[in-house]
Amino acid sequence: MTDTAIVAVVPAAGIGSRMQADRPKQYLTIGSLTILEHTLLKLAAHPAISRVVVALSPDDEYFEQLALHNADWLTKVYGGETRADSVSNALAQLADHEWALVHDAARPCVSNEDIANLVSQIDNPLFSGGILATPVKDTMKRARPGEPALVLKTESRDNLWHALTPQLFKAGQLREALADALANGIEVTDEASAMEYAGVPVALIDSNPANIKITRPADLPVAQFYLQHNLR
Ligand SMILES: Nc1ccn([C@@H]2O[C@H](COP(=O)(O)OP(=O)(O)OP(=O)(O)O)[C@@H](O)[C@H]2O)c(=O)n1
Ligand SMILES: C[C@](O)(CO)[C@H](O)COP(=O)(O)O
Repeated sequence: MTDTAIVAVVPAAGIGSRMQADRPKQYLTIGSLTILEHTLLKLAAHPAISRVVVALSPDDEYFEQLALHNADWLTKVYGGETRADSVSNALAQLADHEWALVHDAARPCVSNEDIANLVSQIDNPLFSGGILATPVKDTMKRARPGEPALVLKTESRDNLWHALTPQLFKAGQLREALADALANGIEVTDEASAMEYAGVPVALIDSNPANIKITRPADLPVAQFYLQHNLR
């Protein structure tokens, strides 16, 4: 296993509008911990990860109440208007040579095994970066614009994957790629989008679909099941 410096970068500055809760979704609790605590503690406990940088909203009024808020392994930065801005702000805390393992705060169910599998790719000299992902299982439909939603066409699901997180790239390369993509108006909904725009090969690492992104209310009981049954 590599002894290269790997720093977890956690964008946690969102408002969770799709969750329609009384607080940003990362501060909803599952069991005895908030979603953010589940995620940060899992990353901090992973032997491959040296430290964690978390991007918080400037308006965040919850983080300081968490027991881990002043942990010595944790660096806090302000997030930005978009997820990509939050990641870029956090990357300022990393040296170019360090590997950035970017992981959504909203994905607490990621398994240690999948993290280890992604990180182990660093030992391959041909590896330039990669993401946890899972092949699409359902038939995929493209809708016509407007309401009611009507099928425009069925998209081929051949070689179609769900991109998950963590996403692992050299911090210097990712910093440059994000700046370049954003400067050119490229839609960046994940780090891989920027690296693809930069022409960097991105490995798809097949991983457990239990690594859901908690987004809507129906996701909470599913995440609770996975976390409480330690399913991976
Ligand atoms: N400006 C932003 C927007 C999102 N995020 C983070 O990026 C992750 C994935 O984003 P998403 O699931 O879309 O979270 P929200 O943006 O909070 O959700 P919504 O789109 O429903 O408002 C989350 O951990 C969120 O906190 C962030 O750090 N900074
Ligand atoms: C990064 C991500 O989780 C990969 O699927 C996803 O793109 C985040 O999207 P969001 O709209 O910011 O939740």
